[in-house]
Amino acid sequence: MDGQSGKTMQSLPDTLSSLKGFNKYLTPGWIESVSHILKELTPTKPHKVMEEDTQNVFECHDTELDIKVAKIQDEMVSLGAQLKQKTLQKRESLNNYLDLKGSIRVFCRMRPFNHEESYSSRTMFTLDESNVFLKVAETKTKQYKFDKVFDPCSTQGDVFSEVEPVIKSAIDGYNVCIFAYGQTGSGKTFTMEGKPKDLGVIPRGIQVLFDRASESNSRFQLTFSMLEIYMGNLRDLLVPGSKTNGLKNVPSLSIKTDPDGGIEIENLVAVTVNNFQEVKRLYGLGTRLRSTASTMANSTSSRSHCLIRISLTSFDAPERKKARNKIWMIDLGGSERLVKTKATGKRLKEGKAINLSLSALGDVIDALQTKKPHVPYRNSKLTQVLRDSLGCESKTLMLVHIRPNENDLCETVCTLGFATRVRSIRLESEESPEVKTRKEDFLKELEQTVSNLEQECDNIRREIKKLEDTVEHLRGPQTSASTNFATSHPSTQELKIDMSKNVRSLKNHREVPRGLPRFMKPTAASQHRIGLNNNVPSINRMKPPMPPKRRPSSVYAESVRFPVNAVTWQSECSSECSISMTSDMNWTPSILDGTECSQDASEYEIKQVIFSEHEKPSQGQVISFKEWQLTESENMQNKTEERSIIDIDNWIHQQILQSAGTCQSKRVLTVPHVTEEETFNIPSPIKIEGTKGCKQAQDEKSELTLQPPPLDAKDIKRPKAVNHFTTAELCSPPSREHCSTNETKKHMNENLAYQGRSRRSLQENLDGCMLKLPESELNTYPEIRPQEEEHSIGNVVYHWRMCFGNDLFGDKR
Ligand SMILES: Nc1ncnc2c1ncn2[C@@H]1O[C@H](COP(=O)(O)OP(=O)(O)OP(=O)(O)O)[C@@H](O)[C@H]1O
Repeated sequence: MDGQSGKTMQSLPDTLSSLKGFNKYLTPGWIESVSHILKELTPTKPHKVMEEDTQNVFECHDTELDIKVAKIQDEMVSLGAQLKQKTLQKRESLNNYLDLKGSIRVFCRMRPFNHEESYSSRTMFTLDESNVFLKVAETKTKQYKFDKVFDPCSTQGDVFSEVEPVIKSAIDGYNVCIFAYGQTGSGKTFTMEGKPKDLGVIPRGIQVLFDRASESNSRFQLTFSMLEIYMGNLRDLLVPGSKTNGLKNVPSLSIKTDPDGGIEIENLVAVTVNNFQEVKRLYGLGTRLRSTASTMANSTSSRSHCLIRISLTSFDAPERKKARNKIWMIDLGGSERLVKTKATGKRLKEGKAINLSLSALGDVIDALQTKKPHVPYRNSKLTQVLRDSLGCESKTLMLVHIRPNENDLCETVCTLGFATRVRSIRLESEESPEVKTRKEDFLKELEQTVSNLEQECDNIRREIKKLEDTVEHLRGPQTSASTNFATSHPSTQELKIDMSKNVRSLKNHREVPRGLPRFMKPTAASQHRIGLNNNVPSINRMKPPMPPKRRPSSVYAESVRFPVNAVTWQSECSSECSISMTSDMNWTPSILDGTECSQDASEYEIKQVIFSEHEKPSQGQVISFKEWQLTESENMQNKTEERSIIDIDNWIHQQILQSAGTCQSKRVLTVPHVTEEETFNIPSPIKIEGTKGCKQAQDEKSELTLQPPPLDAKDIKRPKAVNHFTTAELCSPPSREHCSTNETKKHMNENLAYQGRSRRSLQENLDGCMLKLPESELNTYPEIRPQEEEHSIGNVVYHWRMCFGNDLFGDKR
């Protein structure tokens, strides 16, 4: 070593010391590499001295840095507390605002004249902000009042701005229900779905939910489900086979009530969604399976009620009303006078079914509005499904649609009459002008408060983010990550993984999901103060003690079937004949109208959830808030365990599996990520965890690990310009040899609770689970005419079909 390097070496410790002043910019990694260089070079000072110097720098660095970081973290905790408080205030203000406006609100929208109408038609209506006036005679008008009226010139944006507060309250943990009601062709689908360049309430609302969830400091899991109520039956629109007889054993959807009055639809597919694009694809799939037909009134008339459900779950947002809630967005079937539509055969039956259920809906809302002691929920499937989302503590919005022309006067009057009934209790004529003005002022005040609080929350979030960045800057990326102060919302992907991990870890290790928002966890300083062991990662320190897990829920469903006389039933209930038919009914051609028609209407099924005595809360029991929180958290875990979170690459595989096994539990699935151009890779094994009440569990060989067939990837190249799932995705056949029993054996005992279900071998079911679109449907949609391929596994031939579809929420690709 020459003199120069010796000099350098001599000055290095000094340099290190001089850097003390800059230690906030030094990362431990940097210091480590410097000390490593020092060790490598021949020291002019003894090693020990140099190490001491380096150590000093480290110590100084650590101490000062820790103090600084601790300060920032304290600040973040206090900001976190402020944010929580503001969020609570905002929730309350928004809720007061909505309550004052009415928890059941009715808007009216009149669509513009269409091309056919515009030349010959004239209207008899005049509108203002909240009234529709009908001219009944030269000097006489009839007035219909609404919470808001949208004239034919109003835009989708205008409508959505009024709907948005209700959607926001879903983020606050309220159940929400938004309906589009009106005569066929009056613009319900236009309002709810919209057009590619003019999106409606559903896409806009879903976007808002994602935005709000990501802005929030809590973690959310959103799942998407889509079903239709067709002629009094529930059909899962995300399960292609439920409409056709291609899949004979599609599990039936049945309505269950939990002890809190919550409604769950057993077997309804719920797909975990991470972003708007995923919802769009699922919506596309569901819409294609929806029952529509050409009628005299509308060439693409909806022949059923279409229900979209977004379920929201957040385990770490105690300020929310409920940890798990849902928002329904419903495009109701067209209310129509059957005389006018001149419907016959099947169309007539469809029309009757729609009218009956709409009338039942009117009865329910009327009973809720007038606070009648009995609310006739049971009179239709529609009201049974929506039982926990209508009325108390939930927000309901009905968008009533009317056509502008004189020819539709009768229907319009019926629609307006229905709306008036729905809105009955709040007829503003009862309010004096003074009260009205005061109310309006208060509403404005509340609106301003909500907007200010939203602004304040945003500012706090930004401040927390800034502080978080500072910590990261001070400590370097690795260390700051371990501080666990990520206040920005984790990607939903992360959440999804996290939540499914939670479920699994709950199963395996009985851990509590994180009960506190991350920024509420103790800072390094507060950890010192309360004497927590520094060696324990902070993430584990704040976990509350895990209460002993309850043994597997003793909830079971009893299924009772008995024949009913349809006539008696109808006469007993003023509304829709609520006959439940299982979805594995056969859709056979009807002689009358030559189209598909359900059979077996003579069976009436009651499903009731029965809870063992020890699970019922004892009357008048008083528990502390802390205990309540623990119990709530425990309940949620148990409920989560009952859900089956399924980790799959191609969730549609699940449909085949489910159809084969007739799983009797709720299904939460994930959407596969498939990009436009990419080759459709052979999916990885499907793993199903804890499907409660699975029939497979009763079968001897039923391990629910599926693998795709040993096909060549080139065989299943994804066609271009596909926006929906291709049928290839839908039809990936499972390989029989991979089905065994390990996973589901655990649930055998639970299955015993299910009564009256026949056993069927998985093998037999797999043989029958060919997934095909019916020919009739393919003829209706020539553009989705599939390319068919055949692959055989053993004796079974699987059909693969690829088809092309349009983008539902917009841009055709
Ligand atoms: N506000 C509007 N602005 C422009 N066009 C509209 C509007 N509302 C409806 N339309 C058009 O009117 C036609 C019928 O509307 P839509 O299909 O939404 O009716 P609908 O009530 O859903 O009917 P159905 O009950 O039979 O399904 C569509 O072509 C739609 O684009």
